[in-house]
Amino acid sequence: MSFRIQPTPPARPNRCQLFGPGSRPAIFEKMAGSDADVINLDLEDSVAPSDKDSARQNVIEAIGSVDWGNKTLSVRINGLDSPYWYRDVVDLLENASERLDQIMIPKVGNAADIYAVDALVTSIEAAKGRKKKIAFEVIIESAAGIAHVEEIAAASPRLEAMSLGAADFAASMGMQTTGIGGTQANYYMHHEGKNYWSDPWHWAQAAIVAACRTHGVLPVDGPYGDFSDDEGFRAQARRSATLGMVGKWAIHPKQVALANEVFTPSEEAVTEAREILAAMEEAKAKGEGATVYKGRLVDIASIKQAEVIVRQAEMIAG
Ligand SMILES: CC(=O)SCCNC(=O)CCNC(=O)[C@H](O)C(C)(C)COP(=O)(O)OP(=O)(O)OC[C@H]1O[C@@H](n2cnc3c(N)ncnc32)[C@H](O)[C@@H]1OP(=O)(O)O
Ligand SMILES: O=CC(=O)O
Ligand SMILES: [Mg+2]
Repeated sequence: MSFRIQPTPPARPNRCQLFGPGSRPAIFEKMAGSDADVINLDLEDSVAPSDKDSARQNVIEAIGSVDWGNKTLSVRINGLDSPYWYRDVVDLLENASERLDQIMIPKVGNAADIYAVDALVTSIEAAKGRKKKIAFEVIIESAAGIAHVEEIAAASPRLEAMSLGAADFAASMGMQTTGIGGTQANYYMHHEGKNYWSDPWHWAQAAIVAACRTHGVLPVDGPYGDFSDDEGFRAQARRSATLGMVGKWAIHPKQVALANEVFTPSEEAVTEAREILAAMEEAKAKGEGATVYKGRLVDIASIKQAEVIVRQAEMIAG
């Protein structure tokens, strides 16, 4: 137990983060017109090295010229191990309009990585008199990132969200797969003639959720590469939602509706949560801390569980 109150993460919908390469400006309007809560314009791994400069210019222009509605608008900069990231930060902060909400920092390995970007951003914001303080989101996608996940979650008050990047994570961990997220055929137990598949992402996801919840950061599941496999996406997203993640990336527009479906609490779940709260109110009036709802125990912890679902639904409804 701790006497410290667990901080609440930013109260914004983050069910789906739609990615698109900064080198493909023709899709920016389509991204803005989508139902994603968050837009990630990418300067990193979906942009070829020869296009880095032009992608940066496309993104800076589109931040000001496209109507992004009330979406959270984020740009994924290049990693700190690249020769591009400082120019991404300088040009974005000096030239992008105040519509820019957030910078996504990929491949973070420790808290000092965030400190470095924070120092640069803070200096440019002051020099340019920017009014809106830029938020950060990070991707945990390396062995170092997951090993230092808690110090990363605590690294800056700018930090609002943290994603698991399954592709780079798998590569960094030396995992034998080229699949991006989801079920891995070789990750199974064998018992009495049958195979039982398990979830190779579970440990990393749970570690991310714990670090995020400790420090008031939104935990998010990253990409699911096979965009022709809707059921595979749903299964991955449902596992993430069950573990406490608030949303998932879409690397193709058809994944947006799937993510919104999974990360919007169903009417049934919200009704049940409200009924539990009502049952606990009745119990409290009788001086009881525990009662029975639909044949099962509910107690004071159940109030907190039910409130998670009701809060999510109310925030999404606006
Ligand atoms: C491991 C990681 O780092 S993941 C994050 C980085 N990766 C990315 O950002 C990749 C994002 N996704 C994409 O670039 C593309 O969706 C691709 C390359 C996967 C597929 O692109 P396409 O071959 O054009 O897909 P497809 O033909 O199915 O597109 C269907 C429609 O959606 C549009 N579209 C494609 N991708 C996107 C997108 N990300 N956002 C919005 N619209 C899109 C297309 O322009 C097309 O529109 P139209 O019907 O008006 O012509
Ligand atoms: O950046 C995302 C990933 O999966 O790698
Ligand atoms: Mg990556």
